[in-house]
Amino acid sequence: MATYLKRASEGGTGRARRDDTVGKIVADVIAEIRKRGDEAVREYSEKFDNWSPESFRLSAAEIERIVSGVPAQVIDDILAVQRRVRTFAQHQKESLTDFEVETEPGVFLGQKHIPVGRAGAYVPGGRYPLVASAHMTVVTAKVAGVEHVTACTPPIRGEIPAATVAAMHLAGADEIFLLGGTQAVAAMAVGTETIGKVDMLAGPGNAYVAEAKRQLFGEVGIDLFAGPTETLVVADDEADPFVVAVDLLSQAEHGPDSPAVLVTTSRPLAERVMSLVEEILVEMPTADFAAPAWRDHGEVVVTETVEEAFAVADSYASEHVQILTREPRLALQKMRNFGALFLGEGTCVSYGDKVIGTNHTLPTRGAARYTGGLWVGKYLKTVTYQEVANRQASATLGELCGRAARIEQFEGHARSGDVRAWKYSGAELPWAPASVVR
Ligand SMILES: NC(=O)c1ccc[n+]([C@@H]2O[C@H](COP(=O)([O-])OP(=O)(O)OC[C@H]3O[C@@H](n4cnc5c(N)ncnc54)[C@H](O)[C@@H]3O)[C@@H](O)[C@H]2O)c1
Ligand SMILES: N[C@H](CO)Cc1c[nH]c[nH+]1
Ligand SMILES: [Zn+2]
Repeated sequence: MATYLKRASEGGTGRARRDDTVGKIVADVIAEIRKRGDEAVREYSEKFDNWSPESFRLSAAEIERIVSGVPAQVIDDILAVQRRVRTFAQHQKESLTDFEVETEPGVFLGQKHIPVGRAGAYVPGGRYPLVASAHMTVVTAKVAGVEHVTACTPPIRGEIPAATVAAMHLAGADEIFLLGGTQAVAAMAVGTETIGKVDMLAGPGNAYVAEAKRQLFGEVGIDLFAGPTETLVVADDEADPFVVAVDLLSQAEHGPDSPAVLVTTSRPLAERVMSLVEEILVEMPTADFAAPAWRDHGEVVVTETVEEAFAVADSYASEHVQILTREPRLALQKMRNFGALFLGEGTCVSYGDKVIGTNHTLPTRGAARYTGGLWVGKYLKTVTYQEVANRQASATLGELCGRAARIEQFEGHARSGDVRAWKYSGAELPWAPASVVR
């Protein structure tokens, strides 16, 4: 039986929550941008970000000037990470197979992957510059073969996030706009006079960004619901409580709405982690976010066995699940619901976030029950095609189609089959108009 040593505060679940006021604000912004285009984009950028430059779009010269001001070490590190992200994405792409099969003589069925034409890459950055999100969204789109990538990121307290702009540019973004939140997402989705409409939107963001993508889904494609960060650690009695505490807080620092959950088989470890968290928070520079996140959304659960710990972890369907147990790879067999798994003490969520090469845009708020994170496949449409190059095969299919369609009273569909059976094998065509030569 699982015992909770700490629960999220009232209404909390250890998962990021949906806030209805966010839904209303987002719906209003989308409606206004739909109606008034660029004028409304500018109004909301002024209102939410106090940002109203002459143009939101950076020219080639501005990009060059901004990138040239970024320290050489930062550029080298951006390139080093982008190489890793690109390598992993290329492997993912190779795992997708186009194929064509002859299922019966003369009947050819095929599958192929076509990249979307225009993608919008949202790179978050209201509170801090999420440089790494540029690699995750733009590099991945380009590996998928997307022709045009529009990248948007907000200013940070009125400043241009130079390293993020450099990362977007080096990743291959075709256009860069300094624009954030719902106004960026809505402008890319519906199109304005200056911001071209995209076919799909990708990238993580805060509750406003995630909600805007959710509301616009259908009109544009979206990668997934990737909202406020969540993390969960599964630990046994051999785990190092200091590492557990540090790793929980690494993700709680994203914002006061970022849950961090510990599921452990060891009560002494749980108690030690809880006291270490409090100690670390005293001097943590980002405690203004991490402390309320831990207080309001943190949970600590003690289970009797590791299997039970995996089952409890599965029920959260957390964005990140870190396994600090004797046999971390057991989680690969036992767990179903997670955005990404981090196996053993040698790695951590921060490696996934910043450097290792897997994509950090991951499902939140339970979306890990039905999807994984952003990857090349999200930018690709898996389409099928067919050809019947054998008249007899078409006639046989035509007869079957005629009967199958009439079960459902689809006379028009049935006739498409009838006409082939008639044309290719001389079947009767009682409904044919008199003007057709029989
Ligand atoms: N799930 C994932 O894969 C993943 C990955 C990285 C980051 N994240 C999340 O991204 C988020 C980044 O958040 P952020 O805020 O720094 O940047 P952001 O770019 O997501 O959002 C900033 C924008 O939010 C809008 N905004 C802020 N307050 C508003 C208000 N009251 N009303 C309307 N609009 C408002 C502003 O327009 C601003 O430009 C964090 O929550 C983090 O956890 C998630
Ligand atoms: N943990 C975030 C995903 O929820 C990704 C990230 C980028 N930088 C820091 N963190
Ligand atoms: Zn993070």
